[in-house]
Amino acid sequence: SHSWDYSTQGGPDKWAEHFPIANGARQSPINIIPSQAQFDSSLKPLKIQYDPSRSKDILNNGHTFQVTFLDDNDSTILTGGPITGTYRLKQFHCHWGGSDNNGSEHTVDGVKYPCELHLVHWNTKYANFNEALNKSDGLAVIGVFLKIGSANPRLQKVLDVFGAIKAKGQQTTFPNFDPKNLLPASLNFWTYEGSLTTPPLYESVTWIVLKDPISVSSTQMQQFRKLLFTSAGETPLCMCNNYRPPQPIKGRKVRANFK
Ligand SMILES: CN[C@@H]1CN(c2cccc(OC)c2)S(=O)(=O)c2sc(S(N)(=O)=O)cc21
Ligand SMILES: [Zn+2]
Repeated sequence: SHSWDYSTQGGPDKWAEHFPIANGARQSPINIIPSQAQFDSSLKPLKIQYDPSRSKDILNNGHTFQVTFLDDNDSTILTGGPITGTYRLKQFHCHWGGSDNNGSEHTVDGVKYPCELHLVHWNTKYANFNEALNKSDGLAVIGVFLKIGSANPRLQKVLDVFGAIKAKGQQTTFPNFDPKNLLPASLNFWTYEGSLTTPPLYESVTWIVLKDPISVSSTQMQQFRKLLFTSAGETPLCMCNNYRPPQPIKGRKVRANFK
């Protein structure tokens, strides 16, 4: 698959050259305008059941860090909310900025957060993650904003292993991590039909963006920015600004499960 990045030469404005769906009708992220979101009382509460023993490893894939989960049973699942059926957690990762003033992919009334966490789940009506990847109801991603405040001790568990995955392609085991500890107290959410925010930009994601952020300290954000886009031995490039900006809403409705 064609290599892409977040630079001027190969970044979001150029992705349409090799991934024409970049100009599609349900692209992500978007700017969320709370006053225009429709309260939908038929939305069920989100049901998140994660088994920490299913966390496997953490990888620097050259675009972000990714914590991958064993997904060969229904022990780590998402149900309820806007989705029907059962979706299994495959991986989580983040997007962040070069400073504390930018970094999130979704924005709220134009406000950018310094970081956004994505928990990627796939629909078990399909045989596996790769089958689900390009189906219109294939994926459900929970987006969580990170806001500058007190240091987040649960997040620190992830940051503490970044030394082992500084360069692209490096990975290390990451057992017994419960991503439920990375969620805010309230599971109030906005939801809309969108896409992967990275190539191949498949329009296969039901987005579930939590309204309340979790905290991260400025010092912790500096640790994210010590990761590298580049492989060991190459001229080091700081892994930051690995976010796609908001895309045209193109008539889509954003629903809320709260007033
Ligand atoms: C590089 N893209 C990320 C990794 N993925 C991936 C892995 C294998 C194959 C593939 O396409 C062929 C995609 S993914 O589907 O888990 C997701 S979801 C997602 S986001 N920002 O929309 O939540 C980014 C990525
Ligand atoms: Zn993402």
